[in-house]
Amino acid sequence: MGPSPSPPQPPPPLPATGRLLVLYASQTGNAMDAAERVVREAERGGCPAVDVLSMDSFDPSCLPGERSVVFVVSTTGQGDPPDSMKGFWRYLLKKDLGARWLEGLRFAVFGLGDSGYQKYNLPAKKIDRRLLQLGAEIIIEIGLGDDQHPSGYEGALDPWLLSLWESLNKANPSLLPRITDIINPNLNYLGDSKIEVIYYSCNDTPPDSIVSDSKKLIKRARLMSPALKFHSDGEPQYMLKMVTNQRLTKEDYEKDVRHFELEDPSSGISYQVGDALEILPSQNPSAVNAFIERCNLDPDCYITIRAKGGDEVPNGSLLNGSMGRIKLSTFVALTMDVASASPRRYFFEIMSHFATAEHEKERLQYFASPEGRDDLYQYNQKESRTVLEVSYVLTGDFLYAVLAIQKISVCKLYHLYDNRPLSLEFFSWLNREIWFCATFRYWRIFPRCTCLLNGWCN
Ligand SMILES: Cc1cc2nc3c(=O)[nH]c(=O)nc-3n(C[C@H](O)[C@H](O)[C@H](O)COP(=O)(O)O)c2cc1C
Repeated sequence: MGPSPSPPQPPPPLPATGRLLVLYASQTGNAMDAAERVVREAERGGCPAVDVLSMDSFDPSCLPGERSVVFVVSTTGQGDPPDSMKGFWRYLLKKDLGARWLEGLRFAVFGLGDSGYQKYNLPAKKIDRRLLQLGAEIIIEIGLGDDQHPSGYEGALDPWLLSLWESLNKANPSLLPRITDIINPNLNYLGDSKIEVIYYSCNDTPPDSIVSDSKKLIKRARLMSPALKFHSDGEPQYMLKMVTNQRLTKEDYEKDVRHFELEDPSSGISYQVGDALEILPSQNPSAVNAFIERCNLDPDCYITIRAKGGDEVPNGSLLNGSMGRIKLSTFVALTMDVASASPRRYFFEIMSHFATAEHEKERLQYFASPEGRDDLYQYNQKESRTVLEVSYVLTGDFLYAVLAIQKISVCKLYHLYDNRPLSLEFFSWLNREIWFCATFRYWRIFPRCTCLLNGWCN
């Protein structure tokens, strides 16, 4: 909608030789999660250099300089590639790229899709075919993750990854010197964290940490989130004013369907019917606070997140010194989906490290293992448990989560809290108004969690 946002700045190019590059294209976060798992396992296997990038952060003309690339690609719309793959895919289709353009490159593709759709995993199949046409050599057959599998896409990812590591190791044993650590992982070993979270007490907050401009606040939170830094543009393009919020269904009817009208006070917006509007809805503050308190933290305290070694995230941004502080509740509300999405499988693995009760540790390790995968999918995603809800099931103080927050890039344990796309229902000649309709659902979880949760769709 309107002028297209400038793409996130890619990190400086790394020397290609010897590294394993993982390129992903994700619409709602699953492919990113799968790509991060590829990286975690490669690191566990001792891979000397491994990098992960969203496809729109990688210059496709540099592809011939790579040696081993894993593509993780999801499907959206009716067999369409995710937005972040579109530019990359256009480049690969260029006619002047010859049949030897990618000679020397070895690749593997894992697709995420749903066999309930007619065009099942189409972008992954297309990229797999195109890379072959361009002279690249396949490491292993394409893997196809399917939402219809009893364990979701992970049902195919587990065996596919094992054969990927075996094939890579056969061709080049120095790439994975500790491959046995991948095949028989030691779940008691957590690995090194890449980021650290610094907490400041409420009395230790300089006045310049307090930002009242919502646009700046959103930008600050999203720039500080390690998982979002190359995923979105940070600052929203427009701040619209809500002029109508009208309930269309009767008060006593269970479905709360609402009509909204938004207005652009600056008249800078322009759109056409069929364009999509991305909205960043706010999370229920009581759910956010309940989650933080469950972690034994103070929602009003301030934090800074920085890469280990001192650089704040991302490097060289406006986030330095006290400017990089943000209220914990604001950070969680704007970056981590705690109240509507289910935690990642990795969340259970991390929690297992911090569980003190033996039976709980065992249960969490079982969920994180290939044997427990189907049960986890049933318990977690199929029953739509939220991060907050799971936090109440774990016994003790849920202090593990606090430790995990301090030790691990916490955002990767959860779904990102991100923009929701809406298609526009009405076109205003004035181009200043936007109308849309949404249905809301409200529910409570356990007696111990008294807050009302909500979700919505349009
Ligand atoms: C709106 C929407 C459209 C989808 N369309 C397709 C499709 O055409 N073909 C397919 O195989 N999967 C389709 N899927 C399934 C997704 O590819 C699958 O859920 C995947 O795990 C999403 O990964 P992501 O979160 O990385 O985008 C669709 C999912 C959604 C939500």
